[in-house]
Amino acid sequence: IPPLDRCHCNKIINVIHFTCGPGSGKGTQCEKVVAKYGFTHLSSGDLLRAEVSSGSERGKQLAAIMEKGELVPLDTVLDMIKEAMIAKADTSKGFLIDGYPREVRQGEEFEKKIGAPSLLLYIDAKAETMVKRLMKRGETSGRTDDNEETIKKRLDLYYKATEPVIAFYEGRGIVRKIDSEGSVDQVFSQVAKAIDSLK
Ligand SMILES: Nc1ncnc2c1ncn2[C@@H]1O[C@H](COP(=O)(O)OP(=O)(O)OP(=O)(O)O)[C@@H](O)[C@H]1O
Ligand SMILES: Nc1nc2c(ncn2[C@H]2C[C@H](O)[C@@H](COP(=O)(O)OP(=O)(O)O)O2)c(=O)[nH]1
Ligand SMILES: [Mg+2]
Repeated sequence: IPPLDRCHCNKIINVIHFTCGPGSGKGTQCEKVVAKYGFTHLSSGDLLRAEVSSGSERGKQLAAIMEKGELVPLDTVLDMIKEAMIAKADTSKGFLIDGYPREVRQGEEFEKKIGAPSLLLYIDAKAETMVKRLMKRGETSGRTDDNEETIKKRLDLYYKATEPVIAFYEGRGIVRKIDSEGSVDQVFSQVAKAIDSLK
């Protein structure tokens, strides 16, 4: 992967990280953000699942990690995001990056290799709500990690590794906390307000 040169960096405006727990509704909200603002949506989980589906050797290694609900190596996911950003850098109005950073070190590396985010959206959901939604999604999602045991591990890891990311960016004043307990549209109106505050 070539380095993102200055020219690319200047064009990468509006990097929005979407960092919250599994099942909090990121994917659902991202679709609505794309429809309204035309940003490029990149989901680290979707990029990784695409690699798994390709049947590559790397995909097989990733599948084993994801099935257990653990984090894949930092460089693998950052390379995938960077590659996807470079492909869209000339035409994108902004990037909405869902599921990343998942640990403070990922955020630090992203800034070193790509740039600083302008906003971090955080949907605050109760553990009970997340579990309930994921169990329900598991009835039809076909995802190997939407089962009771792996959901528990994903939640534990979220509290241990990902919540500190929010505190890290709170120090910079770019975190917008969103309450998840309403309807999809109520959640979206808070998301839209946060994005509009960037203008
Ligand atoms: N930034 C990341 N760093 C490391 N591993 C990741 C990252 N993003 C995704 N993964 C891997 O992919 C799996 C699925 O991620 P994904 O973001 O799709 O699920 P999630 O956070 O549990 O939330 P949801 O499916 O509810 O959006 C994770 O459990 C992890 O193994
Ligand atoms: N009741 C309710 N359910 C919601 C809301 N947003 C998403 N959901 C549902 C849809 C999915 O089945 C499940 C998880 O949503 P998702 O968008 O896949 O979440 P995420 O795992 O990408 O964060 O919860 C929401 O705002 N309210
Ligand atoms: Mg998702």
